[in-house]
Amino acid sequence: MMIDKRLIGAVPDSRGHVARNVLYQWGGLLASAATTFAFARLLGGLLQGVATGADLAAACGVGLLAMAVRWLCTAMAGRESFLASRSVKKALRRRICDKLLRLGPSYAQQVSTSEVVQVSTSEVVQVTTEGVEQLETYFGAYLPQFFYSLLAPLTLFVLLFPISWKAAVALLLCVPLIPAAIAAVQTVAKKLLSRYWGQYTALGDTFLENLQGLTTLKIYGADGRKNEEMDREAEQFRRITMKVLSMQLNSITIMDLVAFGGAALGMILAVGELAAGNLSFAGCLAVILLSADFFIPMRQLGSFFHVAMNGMAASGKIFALLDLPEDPPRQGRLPEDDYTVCCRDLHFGYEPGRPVLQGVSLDIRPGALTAVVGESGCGKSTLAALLTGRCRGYGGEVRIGGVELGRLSAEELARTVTYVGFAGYLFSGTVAENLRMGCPEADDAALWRVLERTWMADFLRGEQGLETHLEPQGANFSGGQRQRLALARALLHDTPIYIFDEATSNIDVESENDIMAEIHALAGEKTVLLISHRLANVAAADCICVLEGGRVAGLGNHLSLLAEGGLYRALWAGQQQLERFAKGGAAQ
Ligand SMILES: Nc1ncnc2c1ncn2[C@@H]1O[C@H](COP(=O)(O)OP(=O)(O)OP(=O)(O)O)[C@@H](O)[C@H]1O
Repeated sequence: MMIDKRLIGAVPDSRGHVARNVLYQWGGLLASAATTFAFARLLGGLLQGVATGADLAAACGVGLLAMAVRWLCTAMAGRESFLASRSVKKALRRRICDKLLRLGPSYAQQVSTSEVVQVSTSEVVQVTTEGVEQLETYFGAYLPQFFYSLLAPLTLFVLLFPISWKAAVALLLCVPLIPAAIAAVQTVAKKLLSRYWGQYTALGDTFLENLQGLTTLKIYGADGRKNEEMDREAEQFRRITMKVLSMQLNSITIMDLVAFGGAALGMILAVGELAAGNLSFAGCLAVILLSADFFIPMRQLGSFFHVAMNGMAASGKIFALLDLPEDPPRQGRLPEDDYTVCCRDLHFGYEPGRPVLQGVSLDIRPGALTAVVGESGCGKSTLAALLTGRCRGYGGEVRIGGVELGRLSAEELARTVTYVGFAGYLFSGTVAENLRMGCPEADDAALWRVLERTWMADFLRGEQGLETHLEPQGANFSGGQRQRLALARALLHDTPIYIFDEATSNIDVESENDIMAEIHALAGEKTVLLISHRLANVAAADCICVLEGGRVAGLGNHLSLLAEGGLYRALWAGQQQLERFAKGGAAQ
């Protein structure tokens, strides 16, 4: 019961700490028993008028020594408990992090689509932080207490048996009633705690999401509604928390009744023996003083039990995450000189029965600019996600330099492909720190070179140069400046393949033109895929792939596609009209 072999096996270091913790607690128990016997003997002697000064000195000596031993044992047990907690946190967090790294860039796809676990990405954060914290009690307090609560009554039984076997047997027989009460509660507790934990993480999810989207909620005046929804969720959580607490309190009351009832039974039996003249006063006193100790460890176990159960519920999520299937090691090596990307009959869907890409065939060649266009939702970003390894599990072929993409490890892919999305993430820190994420060994001159190429150098010279401070997500920079910096970082990364996915959407025209010019220049030396909804940006591309509903609806250059008619011409005509209209509006 409540001894999870897998959990213990997951932190092998903890076994030694738990064993030593039990040993120290046991040492403390022996010390208290020694004090009890010494003073019971002294009091017995005093009552009979046979106690001498030497008896008093001996009892005091034993008492003082036992106190010192007990203090030492308690301190050492506390230390072992701390060490066990520390090794648990370290080992489990390391295992979770390693697992996430092994899952690679497609980790988000895997955790959200797995059928066995339904762990959202923010739940992963909760499980890794608070879930592991909860397990700290399991290893630091519950496990040692579990073994100690078995050892302590047996030890006391052995000590009291020669004094009063009746009382000793009665006390020992009553002890298992406490775990029996715990087991009865456990069936209810397990379900309740799993619901409690589910609601707790769901509330955490909602809270985080609403906090992140607070600006949007304020803009649309939807914060009040969300607030009410969160209130409802919080109320549900409060209710289940109360249920858990009352279940815990009730079970504690039951355990107390068993513990005090059992101790009282032992005491009554001892007093009966004394009255019948079968037991000395000292013996009776020893039984009375030690009878509570039979139950205290088990009773203490009962209090840790609920926290440990909480940890066990969290461990379910942790193991579900650790059990996510991993791809076999990928050992494909790319040839040094061929970075052509070939897609053949590529199929992919996020959910079964809902295909997103349906037989896409496309070559993305080095030294030329290839563009993918199409209406919103046609699958452009999905294609980019597949090429960068963020989505796995496609049908058909994707080859880079003749090597199947599925054979490439996440590291190899990261060394080969750089992805620039519509909002490259900038971290709080300096410009130099952010840029060096692309190439840690780049010197200042190299940083300035890419900043020149992305037209950021002049602006930064007016600030603090490479030491200019960035707020989280680059909040103190304009959208255009953020994208230029993201592009500069991507250029520093210097990979043979680049994918730009709407890299210039939502920024000013000047920044858009500068970034587009750089992308076109880059296409002369690298393999570049440009995804853009704005056809004016791709008109000069060497090859344009038009996607429609996940299928290739046209392939060629701007002029040939216009001549062909079809979707491309319709999109082009629509956008030209809109741009003329916008210019006309601006001129008025
Ligand atoms: N993570 C996801 N889970 C489930 N479905 C998704 C996911 N991402 C995209 N889709 C679906 O896949 C389809 C293609 O989306 P995708 O983002 O590739 O389109 P897109 O052409 O890039 O659109 P846009 O131009 O608007 O960015 C859409 O129907 C979308 O709903």
